[in-house]
Amino acid sequence: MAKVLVSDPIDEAGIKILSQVAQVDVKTGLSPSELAGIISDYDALMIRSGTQVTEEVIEAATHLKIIGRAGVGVDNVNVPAATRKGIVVVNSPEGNTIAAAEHALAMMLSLSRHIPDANQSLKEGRWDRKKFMGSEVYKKTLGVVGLGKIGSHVATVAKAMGMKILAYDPFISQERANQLGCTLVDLDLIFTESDYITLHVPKTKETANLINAESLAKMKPTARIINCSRGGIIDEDALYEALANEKIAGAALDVFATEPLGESSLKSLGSNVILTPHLGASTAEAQVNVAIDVAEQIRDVLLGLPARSAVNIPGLSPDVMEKLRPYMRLAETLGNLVGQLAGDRVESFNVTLQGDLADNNSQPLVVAAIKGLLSKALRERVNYVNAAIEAKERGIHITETRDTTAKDYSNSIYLEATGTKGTHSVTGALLNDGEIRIINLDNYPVNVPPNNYMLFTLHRDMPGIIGKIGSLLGNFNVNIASMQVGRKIVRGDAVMVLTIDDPLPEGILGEILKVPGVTDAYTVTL
Ligand SMILES: NC(=O)C1=CN([C@@H]2O[C@H](COP(=O)(O)OP(=O)(O)OC[C@H]3O[C@@H](n4cnc5c(N)ncnc54)[C@H](O)[C@@H]3O)[C@@H](O)[C@H]2O)C=CC1
Ligand SMILES: O=C(O)CCC(=O)C(=O)O
Repeated sequence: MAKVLVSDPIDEAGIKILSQVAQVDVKTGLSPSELAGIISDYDALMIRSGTQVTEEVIEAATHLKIIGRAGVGVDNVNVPAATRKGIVVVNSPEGNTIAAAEHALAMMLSLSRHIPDANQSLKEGRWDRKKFMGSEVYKKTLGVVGLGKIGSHVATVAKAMGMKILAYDPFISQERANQLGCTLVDLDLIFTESDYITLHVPKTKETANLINAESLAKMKPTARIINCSRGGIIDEDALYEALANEKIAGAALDVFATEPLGESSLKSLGSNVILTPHLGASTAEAQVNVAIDVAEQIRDVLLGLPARSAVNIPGLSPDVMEKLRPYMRLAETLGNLVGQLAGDRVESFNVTLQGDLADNNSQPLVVAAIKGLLSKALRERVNYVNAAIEAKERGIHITETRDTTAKDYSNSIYLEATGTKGTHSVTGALLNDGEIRIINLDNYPVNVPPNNYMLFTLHRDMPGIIGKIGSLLGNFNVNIASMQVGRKIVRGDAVMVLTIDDPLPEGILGEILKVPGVTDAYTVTL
């Protein structure tokens, strides 16, 4: 039975789903080296933001197939290392959207009305109605940085409260911003015009320290900033300086450069700062959503099914995947075949998807073809997750072509590879019953099913040549299962494809090459 390690607190609903297909161990609070020490026992790992899945952990993960992040941000997972190792990383892109957006809105209102400090003061025995004079958000300007799922919900609710919304997101269309009633502006205008700024971007090279001494200096003295996205997007030292010197009016932070937040000058500030311990996703509803979403994906991957929200392979809906599945097998088989024909050190590989396969949903077929191409060299080390990266690391130049015109078959895949044995090509299609047919080889029309052992010859189409090759194989006790000749013109160049029952014995290729008229011969094992 498969084994799943759950290394952060996850709702019971997720554990129940995992238990249907695996033994589930819950061990929380592990350091990266403790995790690295036990991870080789597990097929799947389910985490929230508390676990750091470092390169060291991934190195040690000899059986791991999937890492499931019960939440959005995967910045606590070394995704490139997981990808290189062929480990799928999945998340729950929408399960906690509302929770995080509502937390940001709660932070904004709490800052405006000093709710945390007023509550504290009253509980300490005071009734201070003067000290906690607030300000309204109505008619104020909210600058939203990152107009994705969470940012959009914040903008929608803030708009309903009568706020004017400015937004900065270089990847969002004007049309989407208009739908949300936001004005798209550049970042400088967000800084100079906003009364409140709320951050909803992922942590990337571009967003690290996006809010720094320079940007803080541009803000109004009455501005308040809210960060419920990721720590490290605000330079905490610069923020402390700006707050302590009243350059801005307030800040509410749910996330920190280092978590848990240890010693920090921010803790010494007064009611102008609200700090929460990464609670954005901490609602009962969100935790059920993300636990179910991610546990279902782990269950599916352990059962050999695709994941719907993989961050390192294209995610596909189950019905699209159902349609593509037989073609994945076709693409992989053809990739394996053409890879062996082209020989070692493949430099270039072209994948042409023809007919209905030429639509945008068929990207996984390209990956499957690359996986097939590399399978001789990498065996089980190559999979759908790491195939493209392995090809890139080997310097193979991959090109993709899409051709909507159906040829003899409504859907077919053409592959061409160049390696130490020159340039070779193969085209394949599926019959109605799903059986694979090789329909073209090195531009010669053929019609053969692939077989474990295959022999190909290039020769002059002339009387007697097929008989000679047949007798040679007979002399070596090789049983021929099928034989096909493909030629473009009578007595011109031709290709012969033989499927045979056993591996070709040593020495026979040399004998075949001695047959007059044979120009090349090679074997393939699928
Ligand atoms: N505090 C918490 O507990 C939670 C935090 N989060 C964090 O919130 C953030 C946003 O999450 P979602 O809205 O679900 O993600 P999303 O992917 O839907 O939206 C992110 C938006 O940021 C934009 N963006 C990317 N780079 C940008 C840049 N350099 N400048 C401006 N915009 C940029 C993208 O175009 C996208 O529209 C993530 O970092 C996520 O990890 C999410 C859930 C809970
Ligand atoms: O797991 C959590 O509570 C944090 C959620 C979060 O930060 C995210 O989903 O990106």
